[in-house]
Amino acid sequence: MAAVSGPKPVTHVIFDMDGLLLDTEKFYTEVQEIILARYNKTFDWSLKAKMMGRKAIEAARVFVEETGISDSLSAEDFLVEREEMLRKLFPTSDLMPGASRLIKHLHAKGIPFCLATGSHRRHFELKTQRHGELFSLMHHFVLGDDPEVKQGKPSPDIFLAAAKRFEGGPVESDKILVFEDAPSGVLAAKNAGINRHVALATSILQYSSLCGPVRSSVMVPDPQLDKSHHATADQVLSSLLDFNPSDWGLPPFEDA
Ligand SMILES: O=P(O)(O)OC[C@H](O)CO
Ligand SMILES: [Mg+2]
Repeated sequence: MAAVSGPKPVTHVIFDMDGLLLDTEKFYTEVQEIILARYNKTFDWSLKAKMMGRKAIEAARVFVEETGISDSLSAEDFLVEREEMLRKLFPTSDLMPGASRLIKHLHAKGIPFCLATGSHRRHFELKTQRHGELFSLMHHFVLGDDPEVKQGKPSPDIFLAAAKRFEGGPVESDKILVFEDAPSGVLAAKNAGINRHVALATSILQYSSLCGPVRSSVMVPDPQLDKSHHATADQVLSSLLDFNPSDWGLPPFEDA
């Protein structure tokens, strides 16, 4: 029988931002519903699933093409149109449940963590302006308009850059845990090698590693997202409040 070696404990964490730490996905939904209504079309979660997590221009192309309005509205004009509405909404961004508790816990325990968001800098600043103290605990940020992020999620670029910029990086893939809410983000983690494949075979847990830099992802999806998107993630939670650090070899919560 092949030797079974357990996974290494997680030592570093990468957080997504929109829809994971911040309750901002609802703003995109609201604005896109308004724009589509002008064309007598409705915005649904199958389209949402294809857009979320991506860089702005990449999501915009999906939006105008999938809805069949690209002859009337270009991706670039769509971005201009939604910008004014988003700019008013982003400064009101709230934290998702459990985000503050988890970030403060990892910081208190000396676990290095960073942010990897498809949001570009201007939006990042608007969204985080009420949460500066919490976000200042991140070791570093990789934003959607970072020069190293040639392509947005599901390309692995953003997670490869994030893994590289930790102290003493690049950190090995099998020591990194990624938190995501979006199908494109979970796929990006997988494409970066961050997926820890867990298979139940002959009543033992076997872990097979992929080559590449990172291997584990925890997905905290919106309940409206189709469950077929859950399959790529290593763990799916309803809320960050349900996260158990011990599952990943991380120090337990003091209040657990
Ligand atoms: O989910 P994030 O943080 O990568 O952000 C991506 C877009 O800005 C919103 O879907
Ligand atoms: Mg997200």
